[in-house]
Amino acid sequence: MLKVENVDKSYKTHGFLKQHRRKILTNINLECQRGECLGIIGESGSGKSTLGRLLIGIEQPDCGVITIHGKQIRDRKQRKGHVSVVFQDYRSSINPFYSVEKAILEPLRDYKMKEISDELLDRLLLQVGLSPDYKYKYPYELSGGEAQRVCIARAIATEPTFILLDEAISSLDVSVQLQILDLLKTLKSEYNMGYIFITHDLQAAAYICDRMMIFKDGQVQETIATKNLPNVQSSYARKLLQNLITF
Ligand SMILES: Nc1ncnc2c1ncn2[C@@H]1O[C@H](COP(=O)(O)OP(=O)(O)OP(=O)(O)O)[C@@H](O)[C@H]1O
Repeated sequence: MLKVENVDKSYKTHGFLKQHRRKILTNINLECQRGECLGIIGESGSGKSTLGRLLIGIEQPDCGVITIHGKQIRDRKQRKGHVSVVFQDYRSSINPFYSVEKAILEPLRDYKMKEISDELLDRLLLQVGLSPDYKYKYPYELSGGEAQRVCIARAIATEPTFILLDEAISSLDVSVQLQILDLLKTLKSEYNMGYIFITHDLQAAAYICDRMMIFKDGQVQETIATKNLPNVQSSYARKLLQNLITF
């Protein structure tokens, strides 16, 4: 289980005469189980990606604790192999000088896996809907949807227990978005992974998430099961809902 308890985060800002700290996240609490997709929904600047960076341990909270299976996520050894991430910007996520093969196998380089076989690579490619021939391609030869599939293959290569998906479909066109959402759903059940799905797109969240955390100004307004979405209580969540068109 991924667990966040009483987390605050602020950043330094440089004022005219002195430094201040600007609070970005206030008293965040959440839990996500394996096999579950938890959406973090909120408008631009509300702190979603900041929370995402804390969840994968690349930044630390000012206070509070983030654990995975009871172990502190800030400890690299504890999170290694457990948490992967797929970002919005699939193009800059892949080193342009890396072949698809090298990009997908990159997270496995720490593992003593001389035995990383062509078979594993081909399986990963097939699982994300790409033919094994793609391993010889370079990022500039891929469409946006194909590049994001490569990023997803890289994310699942270590068989993580959780994947952070930070606006992972936002740069794709609508039909490709739906294909990627369906792919993510399939992989989630195959690998029994948990997803944290960060988005400002309530429609996409309603399609893939089991629960949603509605986020505003760095604070949780409400957490609700997707099936109960019509019963949201907070006025902000109600406003968001007015824009929802069911798939
Ligand atoms: N490293 C940083 N130093 C200072 N301020 C930061 C830093 N990272 C983020 N911020 C500020 O924190 C606020 C929240 O940013 P964040 O990217 O987390 O929001 P978001 O909800 O993910 O927005 P978007 O949907 O546009 O990506 C913004 O005002 C941003 O300028």
